[in-house]
Amino acid sequence: MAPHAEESNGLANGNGNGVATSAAQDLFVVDAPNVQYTDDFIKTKYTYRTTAVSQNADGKYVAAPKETLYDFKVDRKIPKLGVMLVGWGGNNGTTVTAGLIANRRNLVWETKQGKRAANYYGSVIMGSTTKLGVDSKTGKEINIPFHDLLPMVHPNDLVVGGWDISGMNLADAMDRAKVLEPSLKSLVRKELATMTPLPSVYYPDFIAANQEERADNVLSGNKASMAHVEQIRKDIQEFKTANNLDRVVVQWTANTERYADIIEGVNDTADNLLKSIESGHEEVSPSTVFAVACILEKAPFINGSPQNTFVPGAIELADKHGAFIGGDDFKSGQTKMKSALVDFLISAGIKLTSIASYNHLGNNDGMNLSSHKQFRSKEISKSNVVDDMVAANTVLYKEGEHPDHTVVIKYMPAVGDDKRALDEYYAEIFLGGHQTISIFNVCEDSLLASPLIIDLVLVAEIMTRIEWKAHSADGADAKYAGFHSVLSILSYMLKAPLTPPGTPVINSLAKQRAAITNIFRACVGLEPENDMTLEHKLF
Ligand SMILES: NC(=O)c1ccc[n+]([C@@H]2O[C@H](COP(=O)([O-])OP(=O)(O)OC[C@H]3O[C@@H](n4cnc5c(N)ncnc54)[C@H](O)[C@@H]3O)[C@@H](O)[C@H]2O)c1
Ligand SMILES: O=P([O-])([O-])O[C@@H]1[C@@H](O)[C@H](O)[C@@H](O)[C@H](O)[C@@H]1O
Repeated sequence: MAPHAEESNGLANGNGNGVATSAAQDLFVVDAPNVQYTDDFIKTKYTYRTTAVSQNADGKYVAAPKETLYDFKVDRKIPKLGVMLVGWGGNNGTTVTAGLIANRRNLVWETKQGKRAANYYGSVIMGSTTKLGVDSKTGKEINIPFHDLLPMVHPNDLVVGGWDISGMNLADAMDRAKVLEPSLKSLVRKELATMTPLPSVYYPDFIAANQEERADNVLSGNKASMAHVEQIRKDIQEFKTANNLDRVVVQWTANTERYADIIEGVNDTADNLLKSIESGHEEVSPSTVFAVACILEKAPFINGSPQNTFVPGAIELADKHGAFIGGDDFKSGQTKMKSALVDFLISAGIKLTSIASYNHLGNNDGMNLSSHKQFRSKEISKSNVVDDMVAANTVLYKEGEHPDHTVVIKYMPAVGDDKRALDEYYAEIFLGGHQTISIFNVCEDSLLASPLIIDLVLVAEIMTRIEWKAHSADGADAKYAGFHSVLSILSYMLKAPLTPPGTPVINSLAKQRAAITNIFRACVGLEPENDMTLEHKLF
C-alpha cells in the first residue's frame, strides 16, 4: 500500500492544507486481452455470467446460462477528498475525526494494557484482505489488502468538516463523548480544538426533546423556503474551495429522526418534495433537507441513521441529477453479528424460530433513542435484517412464516458508549431438538461505527470514478454512464440497505461483502471469486 503523506494536515474546518497522495502505486496488474491500462483509466471488457430461470409447461424450472457483456472504465486519478459529517460533534463524529488524525500521525499512546498504536481495524477496506488469485507455481492463495483492489483514496488524506446543532468545538465534544483514552485525547486535542461544526438545520419535532439543550448552533432563516438547502450547498462549496478539494462526500451521523410520513403531493415525487421544502412542510426532515442539498450539489450523501431520509421524492431527485445516495443506518455491532449468524444458521438448514435482541446503551444516541418515535426508526432497521435470508429458505419456512423477533433498547447512562448487546437465538434442530445461542457482546459503539464511516466514504468516492456501458446487439457503441444513483454496493456497512426501487434487499453479510469484492474485481477484468478451488480437487 502506497505510503501516505504524514505531514499533510488534512483535517480542518477550512484551514487544512491536506495534500492528496499521488495515485497509489498499483500492487498488481491484470495480464489479459480484455484489460487495457492507460495513464488515466483502467478499461475492461467484462462478461457478466448469470443463470436465467424460467418455468416450462410442466411447471419445471428451466435454468439457462446468460451472458451480458459490459465495458467498465475506472478513473485512476485519486482525488483530494473531503468528508462532511452531519452530527460532527457527536460520539461518532469526534471519534472518527480523532482516529484519522491518529492514523495520519502514526500516534502511539499509553493505556492500562500498555502502548496502543493507531490502526484502521474494523474497516473492511483498510483492515481486511481479498483473494487476488492462486500462485501459478505453488498453488497457494495470494491475498492483497482490500484497499489495493482499485485505486482508492487513502483515509489518511481525508479532509474532515461538518455541521452540528451543538456548537461545541471538537476537542470539548470529544470529552463529552467519553469514547477515547485520555492519553490519546491529549495527543489530538490541539488539532480538534481548532475545529468547530457549522450551524445546522434543526426541526425539533424530528429528534427527541431531550436533545434541545445542546441545540445552540442552529441555522436561522425561514424554514418555508429553499434557504436551508441553499445554505448547506454553500457550506459544501466553501469547504471544497477552502481545502482545494476535488470532491466532497457527506454523511449523516446525526441523531436518529422519527420517520417522516410519506404523503402524496408532499414527498412522493421530486417536484413535490422541492415544493414542500419551499412551503416548509412539517413532514420534511432535516436529513431530507441535507439529502436534497447534496443531490443538487452532486455530493454523495449517505445516511448512517435509520430514519427514512430518502423519501420517494428524494430518490427520484437523485436519479434525475445522477447524484449518489446511500443508507440506511450503520451496521456496526449487534446487527452485523445478527446478519452473519442468521445467514449461518438458516443456510445450515437450522430452523431459527426466535431472536431476542437487547441493548443497554448509555451515550447520547441512547438518550435520543429513549424517545419512542426515534426508537421506532431503529427498531425497524434492526428487525428487517433477517427478512431476505428467511424468505430464501422455503424448506424451513412456509410462505409468510418467520422467526419471532424482538428488539429492545434501554438507555442506561452508566455504560456510556460501551453498549451491551444481549442476544438469544432459539432454533429447531434434528428430530425435535433445540439449539439456544446466547451472546453477551460489549460493543464500543463509536469505535465500531467510525471505521464504517470511513469505508462508506471510500467506496462512495470510488463509485464516482467507475463508469460502465453495455454492448448493444447491433454493435452501436453506447455511452459510458455511472452506476444507479442508489448505491446498494454500500449494503455491507448498513443495517437497512437502500436499493434502487423495485430491486431486492440483500442483508446476508457474506453476500454483501462478495458484491463489493466481485464488482471491484470486474472493474479490473477479473472473474468473481467462487472458492471452488478445482485446481486442488481435479488432479
Ligand atoms: N455504533 C454506533 O454508534 C451507531 C451504529 C448505527 C447507527 N448509529 C447512528 O449514528 C448516529 C450518531 O450516533 P452517535 O453515537 O454519534 O450519536 P450522538 O448523539 O453522539 O451524535 C449525534 C450528533 O448529532 C447532532 N445532531 C442532532 N441533530 C442534528 C442536525 N439536525 N444537524 C446536525 N447535527 C445534529 C447532535 O448534536 C450530536 O452531536 C445516531 O443516529 C445513531 O443511531 C450509530
Ligand atoms: O450494534 P447495531 O445493532 O449495529 O446498532 C446499534 C444499536 O444496537 C444501538 O442500540 C444503537 O444505539 C446504535 O446506534 C446502533 O444502531
